[in-house]
Amino acid sequence: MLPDCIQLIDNPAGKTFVVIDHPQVSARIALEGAHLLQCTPKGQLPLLWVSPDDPQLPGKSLRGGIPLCWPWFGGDRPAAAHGIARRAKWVLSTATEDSQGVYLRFDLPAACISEQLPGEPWQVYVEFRLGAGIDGQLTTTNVGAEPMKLSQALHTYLPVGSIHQARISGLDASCYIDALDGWTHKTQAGDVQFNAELDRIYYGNGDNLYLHAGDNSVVVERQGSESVVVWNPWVDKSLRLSEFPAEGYLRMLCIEAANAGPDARVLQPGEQHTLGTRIQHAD
Ligand SMILES: O=P(O)(O)OC[C@H]1O[C@@H](O)[C@H](O)[C@@H](O)[C@@H]1O
Repeated sequence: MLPDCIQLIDNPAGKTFVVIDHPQVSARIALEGAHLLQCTPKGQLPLLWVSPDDPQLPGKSLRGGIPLCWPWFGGDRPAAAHGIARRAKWVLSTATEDSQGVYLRFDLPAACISEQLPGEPWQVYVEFRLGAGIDGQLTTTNVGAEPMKLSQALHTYLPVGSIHQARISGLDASCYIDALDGWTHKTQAGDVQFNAELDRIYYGNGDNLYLHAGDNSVVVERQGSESVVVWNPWVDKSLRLSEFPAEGYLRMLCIEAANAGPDARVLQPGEQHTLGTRIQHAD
């Protein structure tokens, strides 16, 4: 039985969404991918960017919100980029509310994992606490008998008024891998600013990050994460991306709490790891 503020709604194409209308927050999550698409604390601006080109079709990866990249990030394996989780059908297993907001837990069924990842006995669930901010935690357990490698990201799309004025602080002097320059390792000097395509894995840094973007400024906290992906497709890649408007790059950027690059983890039998992010408007 769901709390009154939470409804399950099917769109005409047969895709199911969890729709939340709570006194503290409104939000929408697709069951496919346990994909948080929208989250707006009441009386504030949206915390997440979502593409207006979203076709909302089953099997189509939605562009925006927080896609879950699991159990590998990017091209860490030759199969589908960013793993299997974002297109898989998750199950809403818990949904509660209190005066501060809502709590939801989604589980990826064991049958889906064994079918799509044969020989990889993972258990995984994601929890969202939504209210004045977003608190998302992706928890993975190795339930097998052998060590298994895990790379992952909470691929968070954040809105900005203008990419030209946006900057990220908290990464000064951090090392990063530049995916656009032969995966070379470099060191950040000062804030991250955007004036061309940018695709980087920062590592060795678990600090809070600040997106300075006028009214869209947010604080991004991380848990269990010593790496963060920062991404903006800029002009040319915007034209090639699925479900992305040509000028979308002007209004978004991604700050992705991750276990990527050198921060990929090896989970021993029985070991559990939680990757978390908390996002809230900056004062
Ligand atoms: O198009 P996708 O699979 O959603 O990926 C989007 C982007 O995701 C980012 O995390 C990667 O660093 C980029 O390289 C990638 O282009």
